[in-house]
Amino acid sequence: CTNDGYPFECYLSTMTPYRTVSNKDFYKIQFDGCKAKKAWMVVRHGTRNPKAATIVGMKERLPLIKQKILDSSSFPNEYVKNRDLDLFRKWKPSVHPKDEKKLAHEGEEEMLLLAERMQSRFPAVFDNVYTNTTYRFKYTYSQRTQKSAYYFARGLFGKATAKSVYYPEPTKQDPILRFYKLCEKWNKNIKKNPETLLEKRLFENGIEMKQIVNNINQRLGFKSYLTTDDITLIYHTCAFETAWNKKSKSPWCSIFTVDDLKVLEYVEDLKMYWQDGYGYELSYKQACPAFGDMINFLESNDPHSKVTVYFTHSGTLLKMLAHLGLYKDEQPLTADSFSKMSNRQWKTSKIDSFATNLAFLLFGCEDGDKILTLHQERVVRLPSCPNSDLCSLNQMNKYYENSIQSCDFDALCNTR
Ligand SMILES: O=C(O)[C@@H](COP(=O)(O)O)OP(=O)(O)O
Repeated sequence: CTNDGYPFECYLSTMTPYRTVSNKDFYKIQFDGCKAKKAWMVVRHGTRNPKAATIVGMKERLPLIKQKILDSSSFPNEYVKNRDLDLFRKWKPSVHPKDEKKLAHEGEEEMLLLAERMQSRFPAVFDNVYTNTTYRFKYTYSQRTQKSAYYFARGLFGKATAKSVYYPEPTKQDPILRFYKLCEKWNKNIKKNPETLLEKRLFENGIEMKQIVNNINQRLGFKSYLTTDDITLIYHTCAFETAWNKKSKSPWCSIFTVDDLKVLEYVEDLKMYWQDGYGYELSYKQACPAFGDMINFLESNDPHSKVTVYFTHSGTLLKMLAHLGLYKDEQPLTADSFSKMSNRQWKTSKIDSFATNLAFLLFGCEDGDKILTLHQERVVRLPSCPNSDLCSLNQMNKYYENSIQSCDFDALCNTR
């Protein structure tokens, strides 16, 4: 995380703005004896608005809490300072439920800058002249991914051309971009099964959460006015407002210490781990159609098509990361392992921020074709090639043989 001066930005889980994890370098990435030929990318949409229920909480509950804070005689103190009180006085909810999940202005910028940096790193692949044979873009059936695609294209080709880029009609159920919506078994046994979130619930009702709820109430001089749900709502508001505004601080963040945020971040990490990550094998095994699409695209001999970019959601990115074997901790994430897991790899603030992206670059090298993998624009080494940045197609095919050769989505996902 790149903001030491404002550490709140680094613990916002899946609501983390991309600027805290992106790689701002945009030097050309080159390897001796190799030429970049193609790219396949999957991108989570940029910073968005919250879901309607959170917006309603912001509109109905937060004004009451705000008034209670302003009426309290405990402030200013070490946490809520005079400038925070000023911000509270001016604060009012800024989004309407009808705008739920829409792409925010920050999200537009995230896409634009991401595209610009990818183009400067790989100018021979990300051409600044658009043709619908070179580029293949696709987004899911949602405003946030559609707009994300547009701003990404704008970053590559400029405003005028971006308007005429071709996109296929999005489908409500897309077998590659959002494969899990079609996976009956995952929906039934994992997504809709209350047991999936057992560890999350245990942690939410556990000692660490109780302690932060007590501490925050005490810090605010409230006895026990704020409930766990209130704290979660305030955390989400702090996160979204931080993501939306890089220049101004959300007053809601001021009630937290960094240690409180680490606990709240863990709640979200537990949810994503058990729902979309390593918690259950099916969650990540079912990503083989998307993985296969990447291999097919990079292996295909079509001399024209160079770039595929898919604009999609957190659920796809996390399942893909786990499918590859990245960010796998030795121990599973559980309610009672919070303190043991402080250095865990599965940290959604880092691996699943807004605009999270995974890119596979094909390099033609003197000794064969190789793949470079970038996550959040940084080189990552896949388990297929732990000792080198470039991984030969042969090694990839060997290591991920099961996924590539035996991807039977229907057999994996059928409940009958
Ligand atoms: O749509 C959302 O609320 C979540 C979950 O979507 P699914 O995993 O259900 O697709 O993803 P986000 O769009 O924030 O990346």
